Amino acid sequence: MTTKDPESEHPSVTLFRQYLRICTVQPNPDYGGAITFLEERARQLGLSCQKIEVVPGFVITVLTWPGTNPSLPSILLNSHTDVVPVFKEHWHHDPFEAFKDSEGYIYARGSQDMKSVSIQYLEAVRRLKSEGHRFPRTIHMTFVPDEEVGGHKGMELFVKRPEFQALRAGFVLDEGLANPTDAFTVFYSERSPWWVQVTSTGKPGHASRFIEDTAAEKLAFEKQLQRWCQEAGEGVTFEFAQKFTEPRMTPTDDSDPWWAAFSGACKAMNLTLEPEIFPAATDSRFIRAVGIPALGFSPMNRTPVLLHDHNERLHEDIFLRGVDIYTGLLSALASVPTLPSES
Ligand code: MET
Ligand SMILES: [Zn+2]
Ligand SMILES: [Zn+2]
Repeated sequence: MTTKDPESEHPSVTLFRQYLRICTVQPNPDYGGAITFLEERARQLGLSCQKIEVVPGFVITVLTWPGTNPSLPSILLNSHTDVVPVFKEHWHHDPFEAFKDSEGYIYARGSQDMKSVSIQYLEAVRRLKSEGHRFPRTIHMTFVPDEEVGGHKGMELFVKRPEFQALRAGFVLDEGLANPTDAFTVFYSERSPWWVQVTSTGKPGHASRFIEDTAAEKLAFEKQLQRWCQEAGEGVTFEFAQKFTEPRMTPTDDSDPWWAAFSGACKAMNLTLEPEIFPAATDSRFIRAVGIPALGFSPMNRTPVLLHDHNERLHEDIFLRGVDIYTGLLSALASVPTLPSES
């Protein structure tokens, strides 16, 4: 349903645009604004709302819809609340106004990465609840800070907290990427980020170019860095700003009950899935590293990949279709019967 008349705009789209207007842009995100918005959603939906401060000023907000069998591990829907900076001069519209053009494209920082997904989760739960559904498994929605700068004050700490253990997550959905074709991409693993800061003191010299050697083992790469710094002489050091060493893969074979539920629900909705390894890094790496299967999925087909780009935008019809898709996915995932490993 494309709505050109603002008065007839779908309420889920209106809510999405309201959330986009909260300026949670790095490096100084308005996290307070996002939390207030989420608390109001919890109130409207009749969901409990927990706030866990992992570092002063860095709060994880958790909205919970209890299942009929609370002894079963839960479904966790994760999204981050922060967004990356903008170069306003390259935008056709203010990136924090959530301008909608006459065709239905919503321009905003976070429209793909990943405020769309946050609102789709909330709206799918709202719809399922209002239709009177109940599912065996509890559904938690976590809204986390700090993802765009590495997650060190967000998910990385949260997975180590007792409050995270208490959620008893059995399966997690997190962010993916748009796909320009008719298909939807789903991510079952990701690259391990290694961010290196090299400090060279002394007389200024010429910068070295990074040599790309994809065949290199990670350990070999670290030794190479050490050698380069040694060869460069006294006073040259390097430090990892980010070094992830525990990559994991979430199973994507039909014998896995979570994959069977996820892919089965997609098939029932006639969606074509393309499983891939995420080309960057998301908070899913912390979740997989503590042994919980996670899939990265942002339901945006027929959409150019514009995360972190100028003029990031999403069509309202694609956004609304995403709400439908999550209603199907949540119904299936929250109904997965007790697994052998859970009994
Ligand atoms: C290594 S932290 C990842 C930050 C962000 N998700 C990116 O891929 O750019
Ligand atoms: Zn993201
Ligand atoms: Zn991002």
